[in-house]
Parts: sequence; C-alpha cells; structure tokens
Amino acid sequence: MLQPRNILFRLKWVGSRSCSNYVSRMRYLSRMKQDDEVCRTALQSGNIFLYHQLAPLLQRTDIGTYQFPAFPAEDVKGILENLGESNEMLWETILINCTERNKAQFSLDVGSIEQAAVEKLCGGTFTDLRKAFFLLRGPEATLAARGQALLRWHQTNGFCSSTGQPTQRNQSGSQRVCHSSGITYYPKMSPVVIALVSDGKRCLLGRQSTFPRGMYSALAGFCDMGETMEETLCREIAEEVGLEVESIQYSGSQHWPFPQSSLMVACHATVNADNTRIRVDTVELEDARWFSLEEVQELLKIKAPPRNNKGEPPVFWVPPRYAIANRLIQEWANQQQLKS
Ligand SMILES: NC(=O)C1=CN([C@@H]2O[C@H](COP(=O)(O)OP(=O)(O)OC[C@H]3O[C@@H](n4cnc5c(N)ncnc54)[C@H](OP(=O)(O)O)[C@@H]3O)[C@@H](O)[C@H]2O)C=CC1
Ligand SMILES: [Mg+2]
Repeated sequence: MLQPRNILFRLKWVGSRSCSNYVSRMRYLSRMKQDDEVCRTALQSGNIFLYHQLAPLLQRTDIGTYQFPAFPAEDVKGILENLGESNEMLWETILINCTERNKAQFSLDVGSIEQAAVEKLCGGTFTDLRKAFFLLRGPEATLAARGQALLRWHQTNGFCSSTGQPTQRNQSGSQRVCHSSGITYYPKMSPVVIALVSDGKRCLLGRQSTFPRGMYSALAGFCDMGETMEETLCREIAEEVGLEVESIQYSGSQHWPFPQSSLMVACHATVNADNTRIRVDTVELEDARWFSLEEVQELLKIKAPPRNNKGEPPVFWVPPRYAIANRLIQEWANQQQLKS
C-alpha cells in the first residue's frame, strides 16, 4: 500500500480561549479533579445539569428555542427535598467543566426519581441526546454530550475488571479506583478517524445499512491497537471502498457520544484521479458513490432529516451540522468552489 505522501496538519481551532483567565480556569479544574475537598467546596456554589437515565433536561424558551439549563446546587437541593429525596444524591454529581467566572459545572442523573415529577418542578423535558443535538446551540450540545458521556462511564464501570470488586469514584468523577487491586480507571473513549475522500473533482460518501434512510456520510473507522491515525485512515478506506489514499490533510476533531464515547479525528484524503473505481465491502457499507460539487451543494441545503417515505426513491442527505462529517463536506465544497 502506498504511504501518504503529504500529511499536512493544519491547526485551525484549539478550543475557546478568548478569555484571559483560561489558564486559571484550567488549573482550577485540575485542582478539583485532584482534591476531593476542593471539589466538594466548589459543588456548594456550583451549577448542576440534570439528566434522567442519560437524557439531558432541556427547557423551551419564550421565543421557541431550547436551552440546557444549569441549576444552582442550592436549587437542586430544594428540588430533591421537595420530592422527598435525600440531599446525599448531590454527592453523585460529576464535574464536567467550569464557567469563565470559575463556577464549577456538574452533571447529575436523577434516573431513580419519577421523571414527570422532576420535569414539572424544573419546567423542562428530559430529551434524548440525539434530539437534543438538533435543538441546542453548539457549546450547549457539547456540554450535554460531555455530561452524558461521563455519567454513562460511571454507570458502566462500577466494578474492577481484574478483581470483580466495586470501584470507588473520587469526588469530581475524574477516576475510579479499585482499592483491592490498586488499579485506577479513567473515563475512556475510542479513537476514530473520519475521512472525506476526494479524487480532486468529486468526493466519496457512503452509507451503512443502519443509517437513516437516504443519509450518506464521510467514511469512518475505529483505530486498531498500535495504529497511527494515518494508518487507520488508509486501512479503513482500503477496507471499505478498495481505494488507496495518497495524501491526508487534518481538519479537526470532535467528541462523539454515540453509541459510546469516541474521539473523532477528521481529515480530508485524496486518491489518485486515475484509480477511482469503488469496490464496496458490503459487510461494512450498504453503498458508496462519488458526488460532484453540484450534488454536494444540494445535499448541504437539506438542514434536517427529510421525509423519506418507504416505496418512494430516497432523498439523499448528509449528517447535520453538529456532526464533524458535515463540516468536512462543507469544507470540501468551499475548497472546490474556490478552485472553480
Ligand atoms: N460525528 C460524525 O460526523 C460521524 C460519526 N461516526 C461515528 O464513527 C464511529 C465509527 O464508524 P464506523 O464506520 O461504524 O466504524 P468501523 O468502520 O470501524 O466499523 C464499526 C465496527 O468496528 C468494530 N469495532 C472495532 N473497534 C471498535 C470499538 N472501539 N468500538 C466499537 N466498535 C468497534 C465493530 O465490529 P464488530 O461489532 O464486528 O466487533 C463495529 O461494528 C461510529 O461510532 C459512528 O457513530 C460516523 C460517521 C459520522
Ligand atoms: Mg466504517
């Protein structure tokens, strides 16, 4: 297999660092992770995002938009008391971030309490995260995903895989320890590479049989143990569509909470224009095809999943804006337009 000739890393976005207290904020977060007492103190005046069986609580605003509300810890205490629950539940919160004013932010799953009762008291609705991604603006969606991912990790890592004994979390929830074996477990995510393949004029999109009807996306795959990101990309493209990648350009990355936590590393990849015959691995993909700039521009106009009635030919569409696949496709279209 050809090795990529041109691996260009273009760092376009390195997090929101507009605020001058970025360093102090990061150090405060780090202290809260390391020191249970610091975290407990922060919790008293912190803000809490609520979840019910991993579904975040959303509120509809007066103008019909949606928000992911943070409740002061004191208010959550009041809500728990009102519902006859113990305040002890507050210690189950997981640290997820802190605001620019150094207010700690936590997530809490109240899944053991009746859902409707909490919704009534909080004036909101627990909403499936996929749907929430459509309803929230970017930063709120990211926070909702991070909170859910951490809660899920704690809910599924209660026991040591070596001894079978229960693991104990620290106050922030940044780790769990098995005191019997001494093993420390950290929240885990799987690295995934997602690539938009181009032959210089067209881009390649594929679909798995499990995708919603008509949806095509960039190709993605999990990294195998010991692989570099570039090796994963070349292997996945070879496996799924039988093409050899010649060059790779880094675009960006995204935490992806579905179905478990992944770190999506997004790249543009180029194949030789003289060797573009697609041979789809039908175990992995239902279909893959080349799309012209004009076709891609039409796909990008569709902002929400279209009505795709069975029996009628499907309307093609691409993942929505919150997915990094959309950004890759948008970037490719912009670049092609500049070229033409
Ligand atoms: N944010 C975005 O824009 C997009 C995100 N994605 C995400 O990318 C991820 C990877 O894409 P996909 O094409 O499915 O990946 P792959 O092409 O690697 O195929 C998935 C298969 O890989 C195997 N596998 C290997 N390692 C893992 C692991 N750590 N976790 C789960 N399965 C693993 C499983 O096979 P087996 O079950 O046989 O063991 C699984 O069914 C998916 O989670 C998908 O949701 C995809 C497209 C767009
Ligand atoms: Mg794949």
